[in-house]
Amino acid sequence: MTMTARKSPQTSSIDLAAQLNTLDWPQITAELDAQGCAVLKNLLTPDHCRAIAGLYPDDTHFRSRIVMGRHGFGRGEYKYFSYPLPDLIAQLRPALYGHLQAVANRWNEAMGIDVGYPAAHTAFLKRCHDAGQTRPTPLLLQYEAGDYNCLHQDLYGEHVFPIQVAILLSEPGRDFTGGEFVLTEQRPRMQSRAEVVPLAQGDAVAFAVHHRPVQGTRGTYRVNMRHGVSRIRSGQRHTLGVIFHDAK
Ligand SMILES: O=C(O)CCC(=O)C(=O)O
Ligand SMILES: [Fe+2]
Repeated sequence: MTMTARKSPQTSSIDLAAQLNTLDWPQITAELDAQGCAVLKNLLTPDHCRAIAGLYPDDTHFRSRIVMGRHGFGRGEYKYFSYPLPDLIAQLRPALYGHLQAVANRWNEAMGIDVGYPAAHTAFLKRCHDAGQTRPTPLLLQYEAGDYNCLHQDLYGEHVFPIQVAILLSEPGRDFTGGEFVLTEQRPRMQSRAEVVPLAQGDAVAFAVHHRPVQGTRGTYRVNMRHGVSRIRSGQRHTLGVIFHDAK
């Protein structure tokens, strides 16, 4: 399996890395710690968003297509990219990982999970691949009016990076209505809490995949997170999902 990047859609790695560096990472980290999610404003330009969403019909980019209704996942569909990933996604994935890896290590320490994450995404992917998790997980989702994504967790094997990123490629109010990104947090022996994350086109949300630590009065406890999308009321909505572990 080759990991060389494909050349479309075109983007400069310097631009993307520079764009990531302009984000307020101390603020993003603080929000991840406090809420289990954080918005990364204007991660992609509208041109990048259109270019990525425009890949959906071209099956040469993908390893599989999932019709959500067939699996009880909701309504709508998505496709997993194949390796080599399109250039922009191949750059985005390790760059985001680099900014999130310290948070992931801190979370695991706080939860007493004896797993650390190496500084480089390639090193973490090698761990996944050595354990048989070799299939790429970045995905493109497509929803039409009436579609929705049930609350779920993107776990694909033993190796899990505890934070993932979803990027809204469509413009709310213009391309679609409804279709809000939703997170729920299940607390031990308590009722669940929901959070709706407002996103504009090109914004990303970083959020907990499965568990995250919460600081309580009597120490740290673990909460169980799920994410999904409320019903699309009209139009079409595309999302790019960036998951850092690969799949079995
Ligand atoms: O469409 C969305 O906003 C959610 C996508 C999703 O479930 C994911 O990226 O894992
Ligand atoms: Fe998901």
